[in-house]
This record gives sequence, structure tokens and C-alpha cells, in this order.
Amino acid sequence: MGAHRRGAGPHQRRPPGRGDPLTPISVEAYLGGILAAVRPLEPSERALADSLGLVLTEAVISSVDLPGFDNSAMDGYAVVASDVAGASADAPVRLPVLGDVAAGDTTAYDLGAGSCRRIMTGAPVPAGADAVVPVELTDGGVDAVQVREPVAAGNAIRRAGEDVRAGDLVLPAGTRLLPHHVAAASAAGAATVRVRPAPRVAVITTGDELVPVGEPLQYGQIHDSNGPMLRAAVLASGAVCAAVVHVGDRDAEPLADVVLRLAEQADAVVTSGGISAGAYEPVKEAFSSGADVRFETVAMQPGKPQAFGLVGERRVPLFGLPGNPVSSLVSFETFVAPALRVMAGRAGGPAGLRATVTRGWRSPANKLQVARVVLTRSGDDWCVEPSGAQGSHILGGLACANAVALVPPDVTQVREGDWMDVRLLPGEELPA
Ligand SMILES: Nc1nc2c(c(=O)[nH]1)N[C@H]1C(S)=C(S)[C@@H](COP(=O)(O)OP(=O)(O)OC[C@H]3O[C@@H](n4cnc5c(N)ncnc54)[C@H](O)[C@@H]3O)O[C@H]1N2
Ligand code: MOO
Repeated sequence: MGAHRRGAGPHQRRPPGRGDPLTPISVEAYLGGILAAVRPLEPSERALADSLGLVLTEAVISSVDLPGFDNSAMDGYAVVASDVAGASADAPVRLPVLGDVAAGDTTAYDLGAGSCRRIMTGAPVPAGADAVVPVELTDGGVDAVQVREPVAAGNAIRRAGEDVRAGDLVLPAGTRLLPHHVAAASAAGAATVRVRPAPRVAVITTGDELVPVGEPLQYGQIHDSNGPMLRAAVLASGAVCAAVVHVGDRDAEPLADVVLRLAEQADAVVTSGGISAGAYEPVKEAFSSGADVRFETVAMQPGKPQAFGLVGERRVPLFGLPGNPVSSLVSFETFVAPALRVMAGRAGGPAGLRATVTRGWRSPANKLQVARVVLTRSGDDWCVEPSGAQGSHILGGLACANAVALVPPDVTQVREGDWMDVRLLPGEELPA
């Protein structure tokens, strides 16, 4: 990195028991520590319309019957079924039409034998009527109608309460609100729901070589791609991006102060870069001397250096991700996204699948390799091959990938024909 200001001096080795950063920790153990430290966010009442993707902490109970009244399932004529029992094409039954009942008509009509009303789908069935004759079985008359076929009592009537009764459970606590849940909750009269909020995540990039995209580069400089990438990853995970800031060594506000300031507003802070073994490692310099943040070597490739802790008065999780772009994204998906799910009260995780390797690759010993791959469909099977070079800086290859393959630590050579556990990259869809 091109930093110019030194931190507080050489980094001290961490005391035993707080994690020796030189001894790799497994992905499972490191993630386990994070998940044990984070807590679901406090729920609040909010408009159902603004709650897509959020998790209910209270069940939705219907305040109404569904349907709320007997109503017609078809456009046709509300009749007394016995009136049309003898109807046929050769001998249609003629009934006078007393008028229309449209959906939304709030008049409570009565119907006696020997008459009918034209009725529309969703309109309340007049008291006394016990069936609806679809318009297709009639001549469609307005003042009088010829019915050409009989219908059974109850035909094309949706009964009050046949779906849901007032007081029934519509959605249990724990439901993550998706469009179909929103439909049921709306119909049941739930204008507001009690949900856990989406975590608000602040992103901080570090490194004096970084220039915002859109600005010209000088020799030695690169565009800040982790800031936009991590913001996108936050959004793709269903969380809210509270801020994306870059902190350089020449900035007036020291990194630790920026982290603590953002930790007052955000539910999590994610930093990129500055945690490894170099002379200028701003995140390490800001936090390694305290007890709040642990710096670890994780047995994962990419994503070896990691930092995590709870910071500020609100004890907000701080994720120190490595700066290499591929490492940063893989680290986000492996450690940050699961933690955000816990904070949002979500129980599940991304769908994984198994795929056959069509072209092999090498994998480092004793590390979980999160290999970037191209996932394709082959008949009923899934196939993967590497998306290109696997270096942690290879953004072109990352952009060609749509998935990652998880190569276990004991595998050093992935061979054609092997089965691999595969996870789609955030936001990717299964290929056609
Ligand atoms: N002597 C050692 N050197 C390194 C080790 C090691 O164990 N010993 N680990 C390597 C590994 S693995 C990784 S990963 C990186 C992690 O380093 P940092 O997290 O401290 O990240 P930086 O040094 O700040 O940057 C690394 C790399 O990524 C580029 N970068 C940083 N931020 C951004 C950004 N926002 N957008 C795009 N690119 C970014 C930066 O320019 C560097 O090239 O350390 C290795 N070194
Ligand atoms: O861990 Mo680094 O992420 O291998 O590049």
C-alpha cells in the first residue's frame, strides 16, 4: 500500500488464548465465533408495504374472514339452482333479470325463486340465491336470460370464511415476508407488522492507492472497486447500506474514529484492506492493541487474513475484510452475510447444489478453497469449470464466474468428474 503515515509502531503478537494470528483457524470455527457474537436486531412495528424481505417477530392473525362474504367465482347469473334444474339447450329456462351485482356493490340484495341477478366475479351473492350460472351457459340476456344448462346448488360460489377465519393464524412468527406472504397479510387486514429491521451496514475502504471510479488514475493508483462491490453485496444480502466511505492515511479523522462514529448509526461496520502483514495496515493499527477486535489467519483461500470484533458503545460488529477484491467478496459472503442473516432474524441461507467438475484445478493444502467457477446446466446435471485464474486480485475472472465451488482443505487437486459443493455468487440465478 502507498500509505505515508506510520501507526503506533510494530504490531504486538497477540497473547495466547485470544487467537494466535499465525495459527490458522478453520472457516467453521471462525464463523462460529462471529455467529455467537452477533444478535438479532430489536423488532419494531412497520408498514407491511415496507417490510418485504423482513422477518416477522409476531404472527399475523387475520382480522377478517376470507372470503369476507359469499361471492361469485364467475361472471354469470345468481340463481336459485332448483329454478334451472330442467334447463337444456332445447328447452332453456327463462328468468327475469332483476339487475346487476358488480364487485364492490355494497347493497345487500335478496333473491326469490323465479328470478335472477346478473353477477360479476367477486360480487356478493344475493341472499336467497344458491348458485351462479356462468354466462357461457346462457344467452347473456340483460332484462331476461335464457339458461341452457342446469347447475348444482353452490356452483361457482366462494363461501365466506372457506379460506381463513377471523382470528386464524395467517403467517407464523419467523416468516420472512415475500410477495405471497404480503398478499395473505394484506388480505387479512394487517396494515402493519412487527418485524426485525434489515441491518444497516457501513462500508469503509482503506488504502492510499484508491481513487473513486470516474476519476483519473496516476501511476500506482487503482480504482476503489471494493467500496462499490461491498455496497452491492450488502444490498444483495437484503441489508441496507448506511454509508460507503474511504479513509486514507492523510484524512483528518483517524480510521478508528470513523469506525466508532459509523458504529453509532450502523448495525455493522465492514472495512476492506489494511489487516495483513505490511508496514501500513490501518485497520490493524487502529484496533490490534485493544481487546475488542481479533485478527486471525483463517484456513481459507482467498480470504486468509480476517478481523472481527464488537466495537463502540453499542457493541456493533466490525468485520475487517482483506483488501484483495476477490478475497473481500468471498469473505463477505462467507462471514458477513451469515451474520447479517442472524441480525435480521433469518434462519436460512443460500441454496447450495452439487455439480460435476468438467475441468480440474489445483487447490491449496489445508485450506478451504472458494474457487470461482462457471456453473452450467447439462441435462438434469450441473457442471462447473474454473472461471479463469484464481488469484485474489483477478477481477476479470471473477466477473466471468457465476458461482463458487467449495474445495475441502484435504483436496489439493480437483479432477474432472469430481463432485463439488457449489454456491451461486450473490444475486446470481441458476443458468437456463
Ligand atoms: N507478507 C505477507 N503479505 C501478504 C499476506 C501475508 O500473509 N503475508 N497475505 C496476503 C493476502 S492472502 C491478502 S488477502 C492480502 C490482504 O491484505 P490487506 O487486507 O491488508 O489489504 P491491502 O494490503 O490493503 O490490499 C491488498 C490488495 O488489495 C487491493 N485493494 C485494497 N483495497 C481495495 C479496494 N477498495 N478496491 C480495489 N482493490 C483494493 C490493494 O491495492 C492490494 O493490492 O495481503 C496479502 N499480503
Ligand atoms: O487470503 Mo488472500 O485473500 O488469499 O488473497
